[in-house]
Amino acid sequence: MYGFAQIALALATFLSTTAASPLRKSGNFSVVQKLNTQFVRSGPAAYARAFKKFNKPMPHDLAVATGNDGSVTASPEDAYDSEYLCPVSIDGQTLALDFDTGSADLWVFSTSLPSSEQKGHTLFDPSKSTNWKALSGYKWNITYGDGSGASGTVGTDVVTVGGTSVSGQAVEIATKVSSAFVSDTANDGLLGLAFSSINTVTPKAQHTFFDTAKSSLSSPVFTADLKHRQLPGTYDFGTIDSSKYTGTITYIDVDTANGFWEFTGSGYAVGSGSFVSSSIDAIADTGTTLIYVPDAVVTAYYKQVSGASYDSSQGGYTFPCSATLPNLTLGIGSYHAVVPGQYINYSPASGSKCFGGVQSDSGIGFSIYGDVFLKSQFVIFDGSSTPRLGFAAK
Ligand SMILES: O=C(c1ccc(-c2ccco2)nc1O)N(Cc1ccccn1)C1CC1
Repeated sequence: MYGFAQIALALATFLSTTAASPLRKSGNFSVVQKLNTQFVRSGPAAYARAFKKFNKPMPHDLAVATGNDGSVTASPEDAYDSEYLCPVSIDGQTLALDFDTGSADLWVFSTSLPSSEQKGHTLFDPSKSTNWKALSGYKWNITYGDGSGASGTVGTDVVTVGGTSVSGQAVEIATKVSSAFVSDTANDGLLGLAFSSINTVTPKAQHTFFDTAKSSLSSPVFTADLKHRQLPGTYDFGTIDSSKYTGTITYIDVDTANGFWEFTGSGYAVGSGSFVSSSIDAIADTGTTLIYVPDAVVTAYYKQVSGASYDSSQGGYTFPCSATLPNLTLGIGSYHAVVPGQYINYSPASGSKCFGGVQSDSGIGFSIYGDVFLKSQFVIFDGSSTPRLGFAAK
């Protein structure tokens, strides 16, 4: 049975061959077609071409099958999900980048680093890129909350994430990186997804990949579906895949003044305890591993964990690895987002003690809902003219 695709393709082929053929005097003509033996047959590709040719939105699974949607895998870097890395290609050179909704610089390990700092990393080499355009005199320098940092020079290139390619994207070349980045050999750089207002490039701040791609996306959104322990998740650009969540999405307003996906949480509950209403100024940060919340929440949580205590030698709360941890519920408006207790056993600390995935936000200035929280939810980062965050169970 001839489907839409076959008809569209036949029509397109027929028009292209007849249009090129001279009309005969008699006013009617026939064209003998010649089979193109070079053409490798692919049904999905033919089907996808028809949708793209007539600018029709492609069914999601066809898009994924033919790499035409902006879906990219987010693989945990280690057994503790300390960060998630995604393949990004820059003019065909593919690196593993940490997608970070808490920062706004796209920077990469490069051949411009001292060789001692290159070891174990995939390096971007601008001299091998045909589309690289250096931005003369432009520099960047960023310091992260854990004290790590990097700096260097800037250019633009073609950047591809999942099925989405953008040209003229600012790519920040590292000429110096801190020791924490050197030793994290799974990580070849960061792709910032916060607001471009906090991009560190001087003399002119540059756009994030999302801001560059936004106008070509069918919807100005990206979603994070991060997974717990060993499983790859996905970041999608331009679509909200309804197969990735259950129930309804709860949206909450975002305050972009600090350049973060910042919102006000509505409170918390520990285990089966009653919900405590309290306004929590928080950011959704895929680049931060743990949950950092006010002391009142941290104290209430570890009060329910026998043997838990603040261990100054570890710099945070630890507890016996054998402990059964209560769930932590964090309020997003009227939606109660539940973080399973086992997600809060982050990693072994020392001896038979384990390190908590919930820690104090004191000294930061706001709370951070990092990966331990985000991987329990399906999260929509809506970059429309009034930015907002969406959360759903999954
Ligand atoms: O690491 C950062 C972070 C990201 C980007 C920038 C920055 C400086 C200039 C532009 O962006 N500065 C940060 O510090 N965390 C997480 C964090 C964790 C712990 C303590 C403080 N913070 C920002 C998202 C909140």
